[in-house]
Amino acid sequence: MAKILDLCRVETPSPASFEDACRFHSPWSRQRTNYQAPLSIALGSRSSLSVKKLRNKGSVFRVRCERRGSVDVLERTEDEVQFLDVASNELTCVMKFGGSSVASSERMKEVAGLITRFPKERPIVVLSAMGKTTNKLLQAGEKAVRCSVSSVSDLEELTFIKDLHIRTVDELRVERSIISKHLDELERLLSGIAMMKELTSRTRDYLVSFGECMSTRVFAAYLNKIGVKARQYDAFDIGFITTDDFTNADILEATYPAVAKRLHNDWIADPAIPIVTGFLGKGWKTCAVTTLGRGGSDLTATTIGKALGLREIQVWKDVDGVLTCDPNIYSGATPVPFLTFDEAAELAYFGAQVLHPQSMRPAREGNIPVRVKNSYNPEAPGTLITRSRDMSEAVLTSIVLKRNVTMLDIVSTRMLGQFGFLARVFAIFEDLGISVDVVATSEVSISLTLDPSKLWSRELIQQASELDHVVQELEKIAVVNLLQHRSIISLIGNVQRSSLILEQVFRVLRANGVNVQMISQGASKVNISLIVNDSEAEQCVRALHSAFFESDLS
Ligand SMILES: Nc1ncnc2c1ncn2[C@@H]1O[C@H](COP(=O)(O)OP(=O)(O)O)[C@@H](O)[C@H]1O
Ligand SMILES: N[C@@H](CC(=O)OP(=O)(O)O)C(=O)O
Repeated sequence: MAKILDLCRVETPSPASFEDACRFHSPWSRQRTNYQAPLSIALGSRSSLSVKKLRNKGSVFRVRCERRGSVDVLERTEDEVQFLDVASNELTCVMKFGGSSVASSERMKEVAGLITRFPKERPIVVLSAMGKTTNKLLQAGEKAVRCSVSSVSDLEELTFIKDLHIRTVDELRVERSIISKHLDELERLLSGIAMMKELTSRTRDYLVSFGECMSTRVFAAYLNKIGVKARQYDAFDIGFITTDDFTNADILEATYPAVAKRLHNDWIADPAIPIVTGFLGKGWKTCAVTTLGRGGSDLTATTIGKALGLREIQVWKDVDGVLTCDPNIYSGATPVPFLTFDEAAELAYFGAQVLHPQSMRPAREGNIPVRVKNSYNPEAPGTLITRSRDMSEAVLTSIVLKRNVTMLDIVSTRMLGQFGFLARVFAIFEDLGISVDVVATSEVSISLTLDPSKLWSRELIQQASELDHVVQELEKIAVVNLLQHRSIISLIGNVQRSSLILEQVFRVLRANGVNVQMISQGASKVNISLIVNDSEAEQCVRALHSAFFESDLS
């Protein structure tokens, strides 16, 4: 049965010009959603459409579609049409697609289908680099430092990136010129790295930015080719202002009004779906390209959502939502239907790769729901993340593992009852600019773990001397024991029921012969963290998953 799903944006009651002004969706049109193109294109040759203002019925608009004898009629009052017209002026949601969702031309076609499948949405699309492009760019940079300028063109990672992007534009039948300048510049940059024998974190950010700059150009060109008007944006050109912490930059407040103004004004002046590079920004002092940390496109999406006060932020992945644990550790992990911003933030911070650690902040501040969906399985309901949810039945939501954590046991050399010990310890970390993850204290001792991502970004882990420096400073006031190769297992859930959770945890760990080396209950009241040896961690997660999610806990 032919069916008209919507009629909106009627600018004139005159039937002659009416057709060009209608925006509508029909399941049998060749291009499922038609953004203000003439309806004759959208319908294809074997359909007929008529649009009328029925004067004898007051101000009622009627659209009648006919195809092979099957007819559908939709009527709207003038008020309804005007309401839809006003609403159609606004962008409605963000749709972010990660690398796995845009890994090939086939995937890009499916993503285009997903975008046009929701005719009432006017999305802002945020894209990551295609597939594993970011990793390949980083590897190419590392190799370029060690190779001669003349052999840069033979680097297998460069060849891989070139082949992937050229194959994609060819298969999508868009112009190669869309990316050829970037590919040439990428090769020149790698030659520069080979010449200088140096890869600074600033250059590294510029290097990886090629991934997102190319994926967005290819995708925008493809949308335009299939008749869906789109406009490409580099985030660093539209107001994403960050700190100058290359490889791990923070978004600055000035970003919100700047991005909102640019995207909104362009949309009003000439509506076209914005296709924005994820992950990238511009350092406020250096004006150089920065990146938001690995997986940073999620943060780009939530920042845009908050900037424009949109209705929803959709984060499309290759899994059916946030799962009860990392599916790479346990394949029986199942989707979590609802989460609060606090739960999702803890989960991301404590290592669940599925969301960027900082990405919940803008969504929480703007109170904008985040929906995690699977681009490979769009029918799956996914995970909805909101400010609050019904916790009456909740015990545990998800189990997260953070590996390769460094732990410090710090025992005061002074006597019991001395004050200021904690303050002195944390002053040392502040001076060294190192952030701490999990803390447990008594009056004379502190156990804590160091945030591995911050350590990595500062390259402290490779420079063992830096870690020794931390220990030397602490040894001025305490006896210090440095313990490496530890894991944090974070239990995200309803900490109001911590006795029930801990009873179960200790029963499981005892049965598995695992000794917990430190335990901490976060102030956020959604997280209990346990520290165990790296070698025992995965086995613990599997055992805990089976106890909490595969048996009746009540
Ligand atoms: N708790 C979890 N729930 C869902 N996915 C998880 C979880 N922990 C780790 N992952 C991993 O995160 C991946 C999705 O995140 P990511 O690779 O960053 O997606 P994208 O590149 O599409 O943005 C999944 O394929 C899965 O392997
Ligand atoms: N391409 C970047 C940014 C990103 O967010 O990627 P993804 O959405 O595929 O995790 C990275 O690999 O880190």
